[in-house]
Amino acid sequence: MSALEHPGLVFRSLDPFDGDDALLKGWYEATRRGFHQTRGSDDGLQVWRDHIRADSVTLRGAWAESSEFSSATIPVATFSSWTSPVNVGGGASLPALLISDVTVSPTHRRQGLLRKLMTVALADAVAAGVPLAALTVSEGSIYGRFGFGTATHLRQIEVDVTSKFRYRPEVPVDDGSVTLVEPGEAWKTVAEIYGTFQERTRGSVTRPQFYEPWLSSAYDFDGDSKGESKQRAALHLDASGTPDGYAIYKTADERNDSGLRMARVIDLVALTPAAYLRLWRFLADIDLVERVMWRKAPLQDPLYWALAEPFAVKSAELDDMLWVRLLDVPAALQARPWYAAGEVVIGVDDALGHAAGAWRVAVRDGVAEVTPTDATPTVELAADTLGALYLGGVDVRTLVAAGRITGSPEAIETWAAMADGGPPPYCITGF
Ligand SMILES: CC(=O)SCCNC(=O)CCNC(=O)[C@H](O)C(C)(C)COP(=O)(O)OP(=O)(O)OC[C@H]1O[C@@H](n2cnc3c(N)ncnc32)[C@H](O)[C@@H]1OP(=O)(O)O
Repeated sequence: MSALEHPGLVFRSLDPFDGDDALLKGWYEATRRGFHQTRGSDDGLQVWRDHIRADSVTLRGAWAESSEFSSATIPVATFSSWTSPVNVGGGASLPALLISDVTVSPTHRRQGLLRKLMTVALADAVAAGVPLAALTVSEGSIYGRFGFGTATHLRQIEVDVTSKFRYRPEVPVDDGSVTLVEPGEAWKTVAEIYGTFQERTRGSVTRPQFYEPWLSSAYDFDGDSKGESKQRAALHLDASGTPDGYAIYKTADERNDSGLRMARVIDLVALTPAAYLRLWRFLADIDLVERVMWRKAPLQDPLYWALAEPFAVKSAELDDMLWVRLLDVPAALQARPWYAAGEVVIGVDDALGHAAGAWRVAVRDGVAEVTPTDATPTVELAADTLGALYLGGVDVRTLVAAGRITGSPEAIETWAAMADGGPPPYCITGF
């Protein structure tokens, strides 16, 4: 049986522009069903169409061959992907296959449909010369077997913004200002600020088109209707009046588990530390709000260190964010930054083959040269562990301690000195 064959099913790829309309609508419905959402509205369908067209999304699916007792249009499996830049550190970006909307109907689960769709999508990306793949996950146990490792994390925080919220005396007073703008009017500025953040931030992903209807409040993704009415937008302007940060947040009807009145940050990007702390000052200054919740705070958060009472920041949860998989080991490793000169032969175990083999990694002046070799590896790891290491979100010693990297002590020491360093990766873009 070839890669995309399964008894009783037909596999298709749908063209976002010219695909059969009923099948496109059915594909969209399958994802809504798979993620336990309501049936989709026409407005939601249009928003999705705009995204798949703007981002040139490949839509794969498997439909029942006979529709006598099953849907002719709603597939039993869906898988979407598109190619977009990921910042890999040191000012470099690489194209990555971004994978989303993976669903398999309960009637066909654990029959290998995800495996088939994933295998074909990754092989196509390799054939097209795409060096990385990335996704965000619903469960942590699914994608390691396909070579994906957890490469970036986020912290969920809840901040006490009552009288506890005070900056330490040495925190400089911001000479910029904050202004409230309607989200639709703020969108162009928001997109520009995010674009700069994306260029500067290791681990950040270029946003798909659906961030526009979401953050501009044109469409309510939770309510599946036109016009999100609760979101507010604040821009930070530097001393010269140039926007360099924003916060998009909600206050209406928001309460935390203890019933305290809450603001929920939807998206917050600041290009300078001053803008970051000033936007937090602004959020803390919203009257009738006792707590501010944000799911996407950085692991190393200046807010905690700037507060006179750092315990005003409660970290509820550490969340995984971006999972990364190397498809072209030399291209991927040569693009990222390195932190010490040295040479190591790594052996990568990859069931799908794309990263498998022995690779000589030689670093000079912060740049790696990576070549396949017949030499015996002195450091061994699996493809998902290489993915986890790739953006610097975890260090070599931690993965050695976890039993996921083995090798001679000297080679591991050299590999750690070469690989570990630089700013922690930070990705706030789900897809
Ligand atoms: C990028 C994203 O879209 S993340 C969202 C993923 N989707 C969801 O969570 C929606 C609900 N879940 C589903 O639709 C399905 O259960 C899926 C897509 C997760 C899995 O689809 P299936 O077709 O059942 O997976 P498939 O049969 O190909 O399994 C492939 C391998 O993954 C394993 N696997 C599949 N699902 C899970 C799981 N939830 N937990 C652990 N292992 C899993 C299988 O055991 C199998 O292992 P093996 O081949 O090494 O023996």
